[in-house]
Amino acid sequence: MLNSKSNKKKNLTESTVIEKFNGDNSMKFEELSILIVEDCHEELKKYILLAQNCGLIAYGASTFADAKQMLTFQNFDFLLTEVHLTKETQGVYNELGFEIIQFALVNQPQLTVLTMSQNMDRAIFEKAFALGTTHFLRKPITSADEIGIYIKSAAQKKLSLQSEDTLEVALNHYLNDNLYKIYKNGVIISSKHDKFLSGVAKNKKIPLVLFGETGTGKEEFAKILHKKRVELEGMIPFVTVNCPLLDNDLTNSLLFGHKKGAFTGANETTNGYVAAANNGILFLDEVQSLDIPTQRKLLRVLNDGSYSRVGDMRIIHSYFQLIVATTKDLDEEVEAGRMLADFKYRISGAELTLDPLRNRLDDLILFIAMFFKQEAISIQDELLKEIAFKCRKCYWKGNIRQLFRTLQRMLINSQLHEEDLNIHHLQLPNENIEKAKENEIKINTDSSLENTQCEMQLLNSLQHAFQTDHALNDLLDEIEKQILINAINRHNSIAKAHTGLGISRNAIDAKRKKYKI
Ligand SMILES: Nc1ncnc2c1ncn2[C@@H]1O[C@H](COP(=O)(O)OP(=O)(O)OP(=O)(O)O)[C@@H](O)[C@H]1O
Repeated sequence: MLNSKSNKKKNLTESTVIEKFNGDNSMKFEELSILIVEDCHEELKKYILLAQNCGLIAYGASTFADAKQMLTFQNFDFLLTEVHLTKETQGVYNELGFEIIQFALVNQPQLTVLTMSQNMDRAIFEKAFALGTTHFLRKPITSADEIGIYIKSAAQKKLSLQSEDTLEVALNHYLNDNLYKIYKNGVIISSKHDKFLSGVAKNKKIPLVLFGETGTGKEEFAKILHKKRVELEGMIPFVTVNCPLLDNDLTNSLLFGHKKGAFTGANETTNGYVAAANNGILFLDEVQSLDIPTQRKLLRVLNDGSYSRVGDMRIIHSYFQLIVATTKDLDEEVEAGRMLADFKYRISGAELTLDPLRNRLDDLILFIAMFFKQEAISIQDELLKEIAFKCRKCYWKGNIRQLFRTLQRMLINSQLHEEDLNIHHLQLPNENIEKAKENEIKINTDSSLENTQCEMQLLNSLQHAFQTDHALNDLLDEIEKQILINAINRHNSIAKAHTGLGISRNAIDAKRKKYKI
């Protein structure tokens, strides 16, 4: 999945069916472009003209394949797609619009997506918003105003987000001076973390490891590091690799490229992600999912930049800054034999752990305010506070991503009921923070039971030592063993235990081996 815009070709191929209409450019949305996907030719033409009336530069695609091709070769500001498109080969209707949205947002994350359908079924509505749609249009669209209003609203949203200052002013009263930095795409980051990333941007040889639960913003942080490097050096590539999605058979070829003819179906020589990241950033998301042979191959390129394409003996080079993100404790991955110790050592560098949302409930109001700002919806302070208050009760397993989806659903509820937004439209995920805490306490109680047993054992050993003769080394070993077991139980993590005890990873590993812990 290449996110590097510089890799996008600007020219459309001859075979791509497109209809380009020049907008009159007199309105403020000039320069903004839209791709409209609709399989009925008549309707497509109508919508293109309506978009053109809004001053947009409009393109049309009438098939799934054309839409994908256009999204691959050209950047757009907006996408308006029908949900139900005829499948080219079988001639049946399918929810291909959703696939187009997914494809579009992977290739062009900056895109604003609008969806249209005759069917306002709740499931379709929700799915469209969950995938990233900002507006849903009910078909048939009969007047220019109807389409214009939505496109203008989306365009205004986009334009309002293009000013970092406006955002900062709007949210100022929720922010203490200089405690947070807000980026124009809505990403909120503490000034401390922002400075940390600025430091990493200046030291581009240092890898960055981002720890955190799902949805805490690891990918957003990686993108900020890229942005900071672009500010320092000009445009550089940013290549995201979603490691769990690497297909086993094709992993090598996707990462390192292949030579034409290297295997059946290798019709062209390809470069791969590693080459695409040259002089820029390679972001390995969920790095713990890489299998051992791939880790071994990556080790070499991480060591000295050298590697070979599949089916090619020649050594080529790529130099990039590595960012990895993970939800796991990498020491434990090494421990379990799922990660090579050398690989872990090689990818370690600057480290940042992103807190789960439940541990930063005071920031909720900031994220909620930002969400509505991005949606270009102004809500009363009172409602904002009510939402934040209610949200404090939730555990937020999916963190900021889940919070935003919940707020999106709140908007959908108000639209479905055709009511002004109010607190009753907010439906929290069914996970209560109190229950989750009870659970945590239960887990802690389990481990404290084990620790009580440890303490008893320790006291027994000491009593023995005072009452009878024993070899001193044996007694000290017994005491050390109990202390180690206690620390590992208490932290529920070997990495944290060795840090807590002030000894190295190697030292704790040696002692665990010795005492068979
Ligand atoms: N600091 C932030 N400010 C604003 N929005 C954020 C922030 N962090 C995360 N988000 C929102 O949450 C969504 C998920 O964030 P992101 O994909 O970066 O999380 P992640 O930790 O990489 O998750 P995963 O481990 O599942 O890949 C983002 O698309 C964004 O909408």
